Amino acid sequence: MSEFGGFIQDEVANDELDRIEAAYGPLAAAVRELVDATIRSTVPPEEAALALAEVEAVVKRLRAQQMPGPAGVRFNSEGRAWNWGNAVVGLRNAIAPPLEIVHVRSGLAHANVDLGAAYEGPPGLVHGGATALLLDHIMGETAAAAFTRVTFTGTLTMVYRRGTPLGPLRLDARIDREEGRKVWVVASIGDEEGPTVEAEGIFIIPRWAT
Ligand SMILES: CCCCCCCCCCCC(=O)SCCNC(=O)CCNC(=O)[C@H](O)C(C)(C)COP(=O)(O)OP(=O)(O)OC[C@H]1O[C@@H](n2cnc3c(N)ncnc32)[C@H](O)[C@@H]1OP(=O)(O)O
Repeated sequence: MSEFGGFIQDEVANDELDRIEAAYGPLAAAVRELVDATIRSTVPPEEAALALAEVEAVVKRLRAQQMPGPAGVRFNSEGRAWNWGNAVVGLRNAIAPPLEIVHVRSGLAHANVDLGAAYEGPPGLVHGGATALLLDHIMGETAAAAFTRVTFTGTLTMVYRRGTPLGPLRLDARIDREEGRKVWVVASIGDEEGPTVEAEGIFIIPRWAT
């Protein structure tokens, strides 16, 4: 294994990655269900205590073999990249919705997502930090121009026009302009009635990546 600016070259073959993803993807999806079930359960405390013992047993099983730190962003020489732990798109991260981003072309992307009880801020509405998180990520991927370059968020501005309801939502992002190592991206998240949050960000191609 070797590392470039935190990106790890890891020669796991594609068919092995498929096998791992086929097992861990559904596991993460089940943990997402667990999160939602924990928030919304109305079973008596005695029943919750039994569930706790079962969850602790599962944690113990998974802790039997662990990587030393976070999952990182990895790639192999077969041209595949994976970032299973990413907070927004990570296949193995139950905290991630996960967002499935469609890159229509370089610099233009959208995504549909359904946010449930785990993303609540004000009653019935998505937490403002959660909308910012999702927007930051889709904007970052958009700035990266179909993964041909590395970009980091420099400045992010959010305008919250109205509350974002929990439920089905759509995100849109596009590159507005570029100047040297700076890429301006505009984006929004919203429901069927239109945008609820609009964002503008300056994404920087770091000096070390040029
Ligand atoms: C499967 C694979 C998936 C991989 C894809 C994953 C996508 C992830 C998407 C999520 C995005 C994130 O959350 S990224 C994580 C959050 N962001 C960070 O942690 C960034 C922390 N900050 C930094 O690392 C650094 O400060 C940088 C990279 C932003 C800039 O450092 P630098 O490269 O040394 O920049 P520097 O030479 O000083 O400046 C270059 C130009 O940018 C301007 N500039 C510098 N900083 C800023 C700034 N914060 N806001 C605005 N503009 C700035 C300067 O004025 C200058 O303009 P001029 O003089 O040229 O006009």
